[in-house]
Amino acid sequence: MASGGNNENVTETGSLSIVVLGASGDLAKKKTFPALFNLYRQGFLHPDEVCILGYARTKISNDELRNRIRGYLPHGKGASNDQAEDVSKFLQLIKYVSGSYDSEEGFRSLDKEISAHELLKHTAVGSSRRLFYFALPPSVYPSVCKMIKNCCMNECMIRLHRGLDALALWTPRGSDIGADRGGWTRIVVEKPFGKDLESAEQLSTQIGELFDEPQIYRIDHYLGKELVQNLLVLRFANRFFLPLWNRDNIDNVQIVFREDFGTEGRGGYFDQYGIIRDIIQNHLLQVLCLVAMEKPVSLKPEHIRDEKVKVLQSVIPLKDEEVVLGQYDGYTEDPTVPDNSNTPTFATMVLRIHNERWEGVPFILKAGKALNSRKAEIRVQFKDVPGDIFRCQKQSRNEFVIRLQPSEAMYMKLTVKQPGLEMSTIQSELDLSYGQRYQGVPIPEAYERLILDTIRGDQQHFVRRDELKAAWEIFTPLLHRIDRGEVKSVSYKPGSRGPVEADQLLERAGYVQTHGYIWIPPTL
Ligand SMILES: NC(=O)C1=CN([C@@H]2O[C@H](COP(=O)(O)OP(=O)(O)OC[C@H]3O[C@@H](n4cnc5c(N)ncnc54)[C@H](OP(=O)(O)O)[C@@H]3O)[C@@H](O)[C@H]2O)C=CC1
Ligand SMILES: O=C1O[C@H](COP(=O)(O)O)[C@@H](O)[C@H](O)[C@H]1O
Repeated sequence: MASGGNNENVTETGSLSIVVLGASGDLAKKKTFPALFNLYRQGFLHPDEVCILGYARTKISNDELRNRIRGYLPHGKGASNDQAEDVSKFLQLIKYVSGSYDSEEGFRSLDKEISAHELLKHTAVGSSRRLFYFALPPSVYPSVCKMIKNCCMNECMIRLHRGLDALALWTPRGSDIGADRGGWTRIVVEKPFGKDLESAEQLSTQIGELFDEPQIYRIDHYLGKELVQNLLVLRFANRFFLPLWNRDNIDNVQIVFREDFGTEGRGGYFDQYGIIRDIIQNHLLQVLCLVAMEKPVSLKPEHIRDEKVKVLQSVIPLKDEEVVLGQYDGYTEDPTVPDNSNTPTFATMVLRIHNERWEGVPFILKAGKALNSRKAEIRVQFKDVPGDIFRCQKQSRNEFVIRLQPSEAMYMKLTVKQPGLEMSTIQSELDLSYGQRYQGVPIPEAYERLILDTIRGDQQHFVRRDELKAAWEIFTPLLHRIDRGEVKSVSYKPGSRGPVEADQLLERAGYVQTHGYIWIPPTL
């Protein structure tokens, strides 16, 4: 099979074709094309090498696709002339091919476009690079994989066009012959990857029959966020944390995702999945792995992913009394959502990791839509200090908070002496707010970084098949019970903190809220 692997020793040059499948859709216009634009603007996509092809069923012209995308690129009011020029040049790299997802005709046309580009760029045999980004509903993944495998792998067409040696003529599509010359075919697949353990495994098997694991990039955009990428550095490059990061010192860990808007136009999709499949099973669980895993042997993708899998396999089954589900009032008013839907738009649950480091430490995962704020953070709460000698005020607990978004920051909540003549204590913080500390340093978008990784062949920040399986194993029993209506969602008001039962669960799990203190991101 073709190499998708990490070509550490190969300087990759030559044509690069990036195909966005589902180019007419929401993700493509909002995230994929803007990420490609940013890469282009920073010089990671060279105009003399790259072509970008949109593919979908919708019948539109090249210009119609370009105009759809244009509005999502930074070229409006306030953009400089240079930026506007960049936008125009970038859009000219994009072409559109229309076709279905299950017939060869469209994919043959696609292959023709890619091959023409490769020919134009005088691509050396074996060095063409083809990246297929699935901005598509997962239901069509298997047929699309089959079509790519049958019609669009790198290598063969170029050889035929050039009438190269006899070997070339019988080289099967997807053969390994180009691997040592930097050529490859890779696919990037979006979440949700399956709906439960069985469907995910079935999908993995279907795709696995066509592509090798090094060719498959299961994207989870939370792994591309700056502070998520910082987690391993923080944990393993700082002496501070090494002795503290365990059950002896940490009382509980919260990983929280909050959105201050509802399902907004995506109700039909969301209702089939719910908040656990949409956010917790993937984004929050990935973050949990990085918080809880042991130090990997090295930064090689396989070493990191080996450690993540061990964490997932150590999670013990969820207990009903440690799960709270919610649905915001008005959710079912969306015409695409059934009136009697039990789909949770909010969930808080306690995961427990049965290993030497974490036995007894609750990992509280919380995610909700239509809440009172938008943020994502990791909150590590330490145990009480033994033997409190500061009688004047009850000690609050130390917390280490990593704010993923908005306003990336990490801060340590700690107790200090209140400045002044009295010996009293007060909560304060050591604060590393990125906006202040790294002024003028742009933080890349998650998708931008991850797409660059796929081009470079680095799978460190992508989900491996066994990781995915272990993740589904944790949630599938609960999800099936929710689907059967055996576990109910309680209602909560849009714009609130979510169900009060969730706060009660947090308290039962051991979280102690610090009253009268709130961290305010510093302003410049
Ligand atoms: N939108 C987002 O914010 C996020 C999306 N994702 C994931 O990315 C993928 C794409 O998402 P998104 O762009 O929102 O999806 P869309 O619903 O916009 O679908 C993308 C394109 O796929 C085609 N399509 C839609 N439904 C079907 C169908 N039933 N059968 C065949 N083709 C269909 C349509 O193109 P056409 O009809 O022209 O062929 C559509 O333009 C999904 O897996 C989603 O879960 C992940 C994270 C965030
Ligand atoms: O994957 C998804 O993520 C978004 C939230 O992403 P963020 O980077 O803005 O935090 C969420 O709105 C969407 O429902 C979900 O599918």
